[in-house]
Amino acid sequence: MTMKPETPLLDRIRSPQDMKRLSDAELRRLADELRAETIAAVSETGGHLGAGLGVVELTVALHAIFDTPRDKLIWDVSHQAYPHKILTGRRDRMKTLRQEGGLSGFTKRSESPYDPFGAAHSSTSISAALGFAVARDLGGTTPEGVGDAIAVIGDGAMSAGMAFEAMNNAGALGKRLIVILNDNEMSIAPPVGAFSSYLSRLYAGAPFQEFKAAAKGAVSLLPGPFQEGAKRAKELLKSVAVGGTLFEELGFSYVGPLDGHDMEQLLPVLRTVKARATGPMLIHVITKKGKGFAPAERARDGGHATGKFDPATGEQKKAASNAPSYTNVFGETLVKLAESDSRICAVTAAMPDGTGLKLFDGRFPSRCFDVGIAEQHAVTFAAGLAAGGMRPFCAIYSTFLQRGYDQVVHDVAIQRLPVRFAIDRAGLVGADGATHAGSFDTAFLANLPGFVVMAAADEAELKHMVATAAAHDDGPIAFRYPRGEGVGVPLPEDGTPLEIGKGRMIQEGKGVAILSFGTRLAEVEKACEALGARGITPSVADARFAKPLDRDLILKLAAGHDALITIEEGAVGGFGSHVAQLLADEGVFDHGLKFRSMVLPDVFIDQASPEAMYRVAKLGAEDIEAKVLDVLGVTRLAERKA
Ligand SMILES: Cc1ncc(C[n+]2csc(CCOP(=O)(O)OP(=O)(O)O)c2C)c(N)n1
Ligand SMILES: CC(=O)[C@@H](O)[C@H](O)COP(=O)(O)O
Ligand SMILES: [Mg+2]
Repeated sequence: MTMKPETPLLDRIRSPQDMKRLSDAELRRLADELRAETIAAVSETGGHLGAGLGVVELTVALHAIFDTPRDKLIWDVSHQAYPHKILTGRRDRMKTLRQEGGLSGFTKRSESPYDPFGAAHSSTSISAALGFAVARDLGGTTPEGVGDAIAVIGDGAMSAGMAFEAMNNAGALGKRLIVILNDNEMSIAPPVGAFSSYLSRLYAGAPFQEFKAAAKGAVSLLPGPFQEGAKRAKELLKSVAVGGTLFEELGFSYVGPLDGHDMEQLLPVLRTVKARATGPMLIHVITKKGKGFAPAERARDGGHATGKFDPATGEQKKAASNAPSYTNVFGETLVKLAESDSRICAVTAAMPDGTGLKLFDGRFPSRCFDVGIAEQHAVTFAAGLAAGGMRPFCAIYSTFLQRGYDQVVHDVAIQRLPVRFAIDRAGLVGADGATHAGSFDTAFLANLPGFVVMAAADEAELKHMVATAAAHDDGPIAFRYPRGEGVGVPLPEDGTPLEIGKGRMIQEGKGVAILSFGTRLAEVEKACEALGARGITPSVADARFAKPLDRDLILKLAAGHDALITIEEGAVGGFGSHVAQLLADEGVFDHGLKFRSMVLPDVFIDQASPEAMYRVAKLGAEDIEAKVLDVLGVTRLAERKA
């Protein structure tokens, strides 16, 4: 007799409401199916895998017990929210994840009522959850109502200042608020810092077995978990807590540590918390990043992020690369410079791999500092290093540097301290979308007095800029470069320091001049080839510096051409705006110069392939060609003739 295969439980879940009818055993089975579904989905799209696999059981338990979307479930960073998306009505769209027009790789308010708060930068969840809790108590509401506020935050994210600011506030306000600390003892890289060690000690001090027994006791003691008296429930939770934790000192009730993959612990504890919690409560859950997928569990980063892969083997389907990545060129150049300069040191905020500083750390561990997810501290720490006579390189993605902006202004720029900012992921980044686009750094740095701001046009230029920054002791200096591979130009053995504030001519032409800042230069060159076929030969220059501007070069281009076009991969207010200001100040416009500035459009561009994003931004070769034709009046002439 053949057994009829069981219908997958997941097929019955259209929304978390459908989970309310499942038994605990069925919820366990659902978690297994959800894990398999997550792996299958990400194998086809790529994306953040490891963190989601680590919270599969937690996701099921939270949705089974809490009343989302009335209860506000807020995932910190939200790179772990893929299982949550599958359970909240988006299962059939998982194949569109991180693609143009598809699901975001993060939670997004406009995507679903189950995403009450968008994220992608870390450590915001407790603040946002506290905001919901206070709004609820003040009578605020949303279309779904406002019930509990639950923040799920990782151990890496919890170490950031903002998380502590929120706990400080929450502990004092005393509102009912649930924080789940998802401790997988991993950030993207292995976790760092004294707080991380503290969490490990908490975990070591209270083995799961004790908790398991207590949690089981909770189930058998309570016919329905909601029958328990408030005092009794509180005692239960207290009795299994380690006691005297930092969290308790901050005014939170602490429960844990729990095995976050064991539904027998998660379900009764969450039920009791849901039924009885009064003030702020922290539930410490231990999980494993990449849980249940051996290749992810084995990986150094717990399978944090991946391209498409073979779900059977975990083997990644990678495109062949032609040129070194900008990140590697930066890392290798810095190592080389540091070999002959013992004052060079490096700071990363939890991104040693992403910024290329892993290489530096391998070679000079005593001069490399991973400060954890703490961009504000990273910047001021680098300022202190500079004040103390070192030559610090603070390597931060453009988007994350936003978090340290006051420190850039107040601690670095005003004191004219020679911190070198290596700004990776400058410009559009593709699948991570708007939250990770490096759009604003030129605008927010080039307006600071005394700052030098450079953008590399290609990987060889980047080498020169790293050398320029190393040699520049006169004040702060930044160089920006994009995500991904260089353009394949030959690389010099060593970088040569550039003259500060001097650009370079690429091609002499006539009629129109194109002044490029950064890697759009390659597209400018393509556009010029197409324009050449029409008999139009623009002059082309690489500005290299947004600050200080190469006045001589710009004024010469303005004087020698009918039109000047600037182009950059950044928002308005950056390089082009500074050029426009110079031209206006010098009265150049009074003499009839036509001026156009090509910048990122005034919208947040959602996830898509980089090529598609450039199409939206109108910063590709065809757009440059069209701009030239337009400014020269060729397009309008053709339109009139037609
Ligand atoms: C402000 C900020 N800095 C850096 C990052 C990059 N980043 C994304 S996830 C992550 C690690 C987070 O670790 P943890 O909170 O423990 O979550 P896990 O991935 O381990 O589940 C980092 C550093 C970010 N998203 N936001
Ligand atoms: C979630 C997060 O912030 C990081 O994982 C980010 O997605 C990394 O981006 P890169 O892939 O460009 O390093
Ligand atoms: Mg972690």
